[in-house]
Amino acid sequence: MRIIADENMALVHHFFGHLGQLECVSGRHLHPEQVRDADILLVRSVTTVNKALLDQSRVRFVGSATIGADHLDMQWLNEQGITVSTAPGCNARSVVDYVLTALIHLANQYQFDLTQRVLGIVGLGNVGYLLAKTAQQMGLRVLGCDPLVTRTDIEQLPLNELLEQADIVSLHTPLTKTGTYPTYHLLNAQNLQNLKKQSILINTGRGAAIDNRALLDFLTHRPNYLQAVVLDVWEHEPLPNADLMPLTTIATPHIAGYSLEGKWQGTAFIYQALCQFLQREPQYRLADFLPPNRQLQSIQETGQLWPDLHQVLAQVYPIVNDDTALRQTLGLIDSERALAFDQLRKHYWQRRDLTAYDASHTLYSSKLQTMLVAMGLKTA
Ligand SMILES: NC(=O)c1ccc[n+]([C@@H]2O[C@H](COP(=O)([O-])OP(=O)(O)OC[C@H]3O[C@@H](n4cnc5c(N)ncnc54)[C@H](O)[C@@H]3O)[C@@H](O)[C@H]2O)c1
Ligand SMILES: O=C(O)[C@H](O)[C@H](O)COP(=O)(O)O
Repeated sequence: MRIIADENMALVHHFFGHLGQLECVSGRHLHPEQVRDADILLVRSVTTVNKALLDQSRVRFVGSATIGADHLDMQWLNEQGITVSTAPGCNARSVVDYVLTALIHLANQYQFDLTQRVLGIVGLGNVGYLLAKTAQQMGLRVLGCDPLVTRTDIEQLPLNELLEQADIVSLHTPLTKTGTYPTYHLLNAQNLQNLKKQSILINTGRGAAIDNRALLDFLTHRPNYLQAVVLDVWEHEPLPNADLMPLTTIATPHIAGYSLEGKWQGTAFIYQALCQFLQREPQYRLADFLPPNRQLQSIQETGQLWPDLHQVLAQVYPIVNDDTALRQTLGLIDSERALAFDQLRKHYWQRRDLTAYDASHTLYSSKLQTMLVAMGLKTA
């Protein structure tokens, strides 16, 4: 059995090596000839899997170690009887850590009390709902917008009302171009105007959920209207708009879900699905590979919650380093800049989920401890 896998899939040899002849390739540049004699295809979000790629191949199982599925032509794959598995929720915790770390970074930078801000979440699925519950536990008021699900414990509003009322708008929808509620350019030249003055806009869903050109125009013509813009995902990756990036406050190369747990769970998820498809007993579980939890260190507390929390989180995820690395690519010519975007993703550092940290032996004030527990940290 021949298995073709994206070379950037974490632990791919560990999990899949025993199932067949495994060949790792560049997912971004995968050609039909490379998959012609393959039985199994394992991808990440950068490979478009459709008729053009698989028409001549004998692939009968496609696994994508991702939450998002907009790179898979599900209708065509279903029509061909090809089994498809994605990894729902695999890196939801990682994305929530990213959003909260970004917000705590901004609360420290602009000296505001995050718990006094209203968080508006667009898309209440695995990521959005986990973010909502975590933020509520931290003391924020949460509004949600999701025409496809009802969450009884979250106040849900139509999109325009949410944009008008929320101090922070965070996008967590899939990218869809069809259906009753398409998300392509969900935020656009018309409704960006509805965002509240001095609000914060965050996108960790898919780049094209925001019309990036419209956002660029909006930020250019109303320079101080928003307090901050945080973009992890961009239209036309791997080449983000070079004029838009300088107008953002935090800019990262689509790595919100790139914690070690997020990536490894994605692989483990499709390994289980493939074993089931092949009717083989799985030989490995994620727990066989996960490194031990880490211990958080004490800090010199100032007594001010947000600067103190920011100090603690700097041990887990110094988000500003990811931002700096991406901004450094701005001087490059386009072809090199696109390569650099992918290289930053390929060689991403080993970030752990906050839930992999233990503070049971660390002396923090109870205010700080309460916030960290709400964010999933282990304590005694
Ligand atoms: N930046 C990253 O690294 C990263 C990591 C993980 C996921 N993602 C992206 O985030 C998306 C969301 O992840 P998830 O696990 O929560 O997915 P999910 O499928 O569990 O939830 C998506 C939610 O969006 C809702 N939705 C769909 N159309 C909508 C619309 N027009 N308006 C409002 N809500 C709408 C759905 O009803 C669903 O509840 C993924 O599809 C993926 O594209 C990005
Ligand atoms: O959809 C997802 O799970 C995320 O966007 C994921 O982190 C994308 O990473 P990639 O597959 O591009 O490596």
